[in-house]
Amino acid sequence: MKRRRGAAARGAARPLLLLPVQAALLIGLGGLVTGPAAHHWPLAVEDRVPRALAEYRDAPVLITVSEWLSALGSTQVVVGLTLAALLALLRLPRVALRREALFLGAAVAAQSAVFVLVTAFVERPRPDLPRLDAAPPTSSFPSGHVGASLALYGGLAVIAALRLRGPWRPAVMAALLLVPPAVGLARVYRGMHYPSDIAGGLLNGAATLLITASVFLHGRHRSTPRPPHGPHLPAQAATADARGGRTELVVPTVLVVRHPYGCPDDLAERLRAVLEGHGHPHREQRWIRTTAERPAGALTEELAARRPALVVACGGDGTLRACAELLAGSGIPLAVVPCGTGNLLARNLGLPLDPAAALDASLAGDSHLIDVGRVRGDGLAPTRFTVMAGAGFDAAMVKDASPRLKSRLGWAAYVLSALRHLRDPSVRLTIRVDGARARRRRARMVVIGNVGTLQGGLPLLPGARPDSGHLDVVLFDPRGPAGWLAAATHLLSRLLRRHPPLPAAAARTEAGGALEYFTATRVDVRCARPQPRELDGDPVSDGTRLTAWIEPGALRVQLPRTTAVREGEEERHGNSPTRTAAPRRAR
Ligand SMILES: Nc1ncnc2c1ncn2[C@@H]1O[C@H](COP(=O)(O)OP(=O)(O)OP(=O)(O)O)[C@@H](O)[C@H]1O
Repeated sequence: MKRRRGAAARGAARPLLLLPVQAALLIGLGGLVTGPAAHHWPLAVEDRVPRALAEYRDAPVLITVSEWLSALGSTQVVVGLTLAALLALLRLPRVALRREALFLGAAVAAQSAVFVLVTAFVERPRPDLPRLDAAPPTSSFPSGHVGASLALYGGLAVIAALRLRGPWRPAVMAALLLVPPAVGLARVYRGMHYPSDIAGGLLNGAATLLITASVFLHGRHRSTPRPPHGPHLPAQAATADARGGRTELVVPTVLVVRHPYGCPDDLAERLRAVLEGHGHPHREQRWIRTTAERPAGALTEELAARRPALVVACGGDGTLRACAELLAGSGIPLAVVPCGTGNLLARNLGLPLDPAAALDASLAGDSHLIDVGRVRGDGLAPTRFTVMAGAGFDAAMVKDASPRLKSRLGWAAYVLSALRHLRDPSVRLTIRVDGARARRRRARMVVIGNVGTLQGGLPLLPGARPDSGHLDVVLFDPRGPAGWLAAATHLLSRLLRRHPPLPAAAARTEAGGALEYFTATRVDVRCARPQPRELDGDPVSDGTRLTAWIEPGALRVQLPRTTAVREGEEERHGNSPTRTAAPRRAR
């Protein structure tokens, strides 16, 4: 496996061999510009341009503006901004931005290496007129300022094109792409370069961007990623189909993760047929079974071997969580097939609850980016969740729901279990929201949600949406029968009257204090004594701490044309101006 990955990495890095070719071409061009072509049009007359621009040096504002623009391409600014951008890209809570950081760092470094090499061979004097900057000892051809600024600002524009959504994207890209030509103009104005030097710098920057993007970004952002075809297939990724004497290489493009109890053989057959109906023939499907120890089966190994066009998860929220853990940040779309007891993610995404219908509708729809929560705590390594993380009453209920009753009664088994825990005592805790001061509270349960609706449409977290960019938190502390009644009445009235989603707010209480809500991008809960804890309906070890944070838009899911996410989009554009995060429709 390691050898295969090493070979794949070497293959992907092969375009870097073009960098010496790029340097050789630029040296050749430099020789042409300073040699045979120097006395021919347009090079023979291009010194008129800096001379003409120099006529306008009596305007102090132009001198200042050109100085600022020129500084944008200077070594100090380019190095400083590149380091700052790398830091930001690496610290953003999406693992996939590491590739973008590698791309940007490599583009700036490679451009500068090629530039240094070229200027060691090419010697072109600067324009013969008074200059506004001290002339560096390097050749006038090509412009280092322009090459460096195209590598940096052009690289950032590429990242913006891949990562930004909404109306800002073209504006940000245009602003970034305008910088290198503006730097070029400033350099000519200041008497530092001829126009052909600027063209050389642009060529150097553009070629470096093309090469580094093909190494570091290729294949990461296609809307329907395809596995590799042809003779470069890793041997193990291909299976031979020797029908009719022909040997044909076949790569599974769809990985189907199946919980064998939630998705038994007859249902698997129906799902297979749905996939075939959507253009994924049997031979392109690879089915993986989950086990108690490996809730995503061999998905890790399969993803390491090849990049599928789609992953289909057939199971409950636990199976989905295990798949989301591996797919977050990858851009690979996940189709959610509800085959569990609670199926809360499917419910909250507005999917049909019949597994075959959900798969059919999802495959006919589009892919969208949704948020994923991440949580850690004492005895709990950082883990992603798509629905909710909780401690206290809900976790005790999940923990004690008998598997036998679950298989017989479905989610009613959770209700029976809940009744047993109604009298569980509350716990003292502190909650810290987005780094603010810790607040002391008592609660029977704390739930941190990426989505907020429970079985039967009960809106536990009425403001939660899977693409809001934040987590919604509720502390549940009904005091006595009156408190329970107030809480139940409040939730039921929300359910029956279908209130519009609540605006994001730092904190608010409802039902006489029985429910306290927060929104946060990061929340830290510490309980005075160990509590049962759960993630997406699966019990995890008891403990005192839960620290959760949001990974906005980290998971690409395949959704039907009309879903909770799409409806929210309409709502936001219509009568719900309070929301801020736009649903991210994947391209
Ligand atoms: N083959 C298997 N045998 C026994 N347990 C399994 C197997 N595969 C997965 N599991 C366990 O099942 C759990 C995940 O179940 P999942 O959440 O998908 O279904 P569920 O519990 O019926 O649904 P829900 O979470 O909606 O109630 C994981 O804890 C995993 O360890």
